Amino acid sequence: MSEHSMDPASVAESELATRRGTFRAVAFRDPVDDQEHVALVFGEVLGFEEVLVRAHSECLTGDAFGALRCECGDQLGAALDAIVREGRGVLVYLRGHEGRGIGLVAKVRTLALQDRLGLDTVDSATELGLPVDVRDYGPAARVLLYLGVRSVRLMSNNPDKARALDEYGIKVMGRVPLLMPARAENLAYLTAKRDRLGHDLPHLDETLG
Ligand SMILES: Nc1nc2c(ncn2[C@@H]2O[C@H](COP(=O)(O)OP(=O)(O)OP(=O)(O)O)[C@@H](O)[C@H]2O)c(=O)[nH]1
Repeated sequence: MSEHSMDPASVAESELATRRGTFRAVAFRDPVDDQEHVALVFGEVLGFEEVLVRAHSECLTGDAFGALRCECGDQLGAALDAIVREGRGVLVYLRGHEGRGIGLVAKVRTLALQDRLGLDTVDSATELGLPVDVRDYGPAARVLLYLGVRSVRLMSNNPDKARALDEYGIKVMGRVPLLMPARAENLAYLTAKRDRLGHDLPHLDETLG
């Protein structure tokens, strides 16, 4: 076992029947960030190439409560649907990524500032002296390698995410767009992601020109 590979003693697995189908839930404590994460595995993935994968950053407000100001909740559902349609794939749900790594309280502070001062998702963090993105994709890479997945098609609009996984030894053979329809409530968020964070969101061009 290399210094940063997963220790089987920190992993627990069970079947998880969901309304979409039955996944294998692989919960693990990452040896580096010491956080608990989970990989939802659908179908056989061990040794397969170009497995359909989503590395999903925790967003309690969007994922659990259906908040509309970001598209996180819609992306979570769409990624799981795509994996089930494909018949195989992995969704890694990354804890500690809340607010792009600043945490829930700080994220909610940025949301309040966006509402109060009209700042976007980037400037609201900077205004508070917080980093814009401090996510580490090491835990996603480590659990994928543990599952025997070395090459993936990554469902993401974020080129940095693909590069980060690649640097951790996961071959990203392609990026699969995960484009959610823009809504009035998330238009500002999506626009800032396109214009300031370099996300590929071509469908916005039709909406925004
Ligand atoms: N700091 C901050 N974080 C936010 C805000 N809205 C959503 N988030 C967090 O952003 C993270 C998701 O990152 P995004 O930038 O939306 O998208 P991404 O994961 O980089 O890219 P995709 O793979 O295409 O989804 C989640 O952890 C959310 O909690 C916000 O206004 N401020």
